[in-house]
Amino acid sequence: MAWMLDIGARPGTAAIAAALRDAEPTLRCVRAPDPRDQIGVIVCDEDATVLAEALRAAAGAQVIVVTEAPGVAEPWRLLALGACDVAVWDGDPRLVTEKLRRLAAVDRIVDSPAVAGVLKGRSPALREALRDLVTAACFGTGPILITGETGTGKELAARVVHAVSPAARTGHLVVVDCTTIVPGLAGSELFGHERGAFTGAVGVRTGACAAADGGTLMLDEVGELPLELQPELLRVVQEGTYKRVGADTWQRARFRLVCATNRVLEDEVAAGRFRADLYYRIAAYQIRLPPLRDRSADVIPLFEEFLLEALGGPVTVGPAVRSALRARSFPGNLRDLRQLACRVAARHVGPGPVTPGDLPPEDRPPVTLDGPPPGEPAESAGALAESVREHLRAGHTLKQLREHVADLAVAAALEESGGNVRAAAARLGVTDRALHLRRQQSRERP
Ligand SMILES: Nc1ncnc2c1ncn2[C@@H]1O[C@H](COP(=O)(O)OP(=O)(O)OP(=O)(O)O)[C@@H](O)[C@H]1O
Repeated sequence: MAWMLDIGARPGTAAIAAALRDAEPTLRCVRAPDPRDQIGVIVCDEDATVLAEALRAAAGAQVIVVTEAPGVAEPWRLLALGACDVAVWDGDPRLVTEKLRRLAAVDRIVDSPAVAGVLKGRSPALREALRDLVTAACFGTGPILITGETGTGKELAARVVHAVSPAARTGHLVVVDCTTIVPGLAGSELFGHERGAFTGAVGVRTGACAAADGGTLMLDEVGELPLELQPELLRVVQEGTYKRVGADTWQRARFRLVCATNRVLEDEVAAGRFRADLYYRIAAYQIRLPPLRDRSADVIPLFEEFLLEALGGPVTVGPAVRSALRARSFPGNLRDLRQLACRVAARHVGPGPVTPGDLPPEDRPPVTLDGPPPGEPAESAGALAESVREHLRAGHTLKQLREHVADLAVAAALEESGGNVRAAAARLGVTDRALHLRRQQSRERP
């Protein structure tokens, strides 16, 4: 199920490791984090430096740190270094084994066709979001708010929530796009209406709440929900009751509410366009889907996946096209990538790989024909090479050089973005968290 690393120097940690092994025989004792398993336990005593090193080596895995000494390190710092939880040993192995079982259960669902077959991609940033989504869907009951830029898969995520939650067994998923709600008829769309409630209401209509009873109601672009409807939505979410337009009697409906928006709802609340009480009610769990620029590992595999869908068979992508795709920005995120794959599929012929000419002209990387031809070192490249030589003469190792260059790149990106960490991280092609960690490590370096 998971690996276990004992990095303690005292008998106490060996006793903890033995107790955990007895309680959970599938735990594999290892000398270094095992990349075959995404879940691990590190048992440690008070050497915070060794622990930080072990966490770094386990990067990407979900690691529970178990310690005898409560003051071994600031738990928040350990979480920032990559640990997923920190537990102070109290003699009961269930403290850890129950957590491990939960982590494994969530990962199994994340890897199941209901999730991995719908929201595709293996990048760490997406996986982290999917773990949060699955945890909220399967182990929580409150409304879920899915945020993220356009085209990041929010509607697909709502479908995933319904598919993996108990609501899939008791009802349907009903999707209402709040941008298409006609202001005067908004109540009717959600709550239905009585015959004669307004001009044109020739019969009784049951709305989305009734259709979603027992299942899941998704309000897409919830930031667009007319203000006058918000109190009624709040009531049905809180109390499970609503009135059809033109009716005197209350109806009952119970459903899981999933809302999606690419707006910053806190700003909408501050601007008076969204009720604060409704916001807090619908955002019991908030999941942010990462933009494609934070999921660089997904670009090529998903492009190939979309090509396969468009062409009906697998096709590889040549190296020049791969690097062009990696360098390209996708402001419309996955939607952009899918559309690009469709454009390429229309031009591609034959059994060979996708070639540069398969990219439509407007999708090709910009080229200047005036500068030095590729391969000929430009003046700045020459200066860089000389600087590297100087460092080598000074006895610096490759690791030190890499760190130095990375520090310079981080400083330059932060300067260019006016100190905006998110923009700098996007510029460097890393996550906000990775940038934060790198800055922290850089400060800690002697
Ligand atoms: N992880 C993914 N795997 C496969 N396809 C994806 C993924 N994420 C998004 N897509 C595709 O991208 C397109 C947009 O997805 P979706 O409508 O769910 O995004 P959205 O965030 O709701 O967009 P918007 O905010 O514009 O409504 C769809 O074609 C969808 O199939």
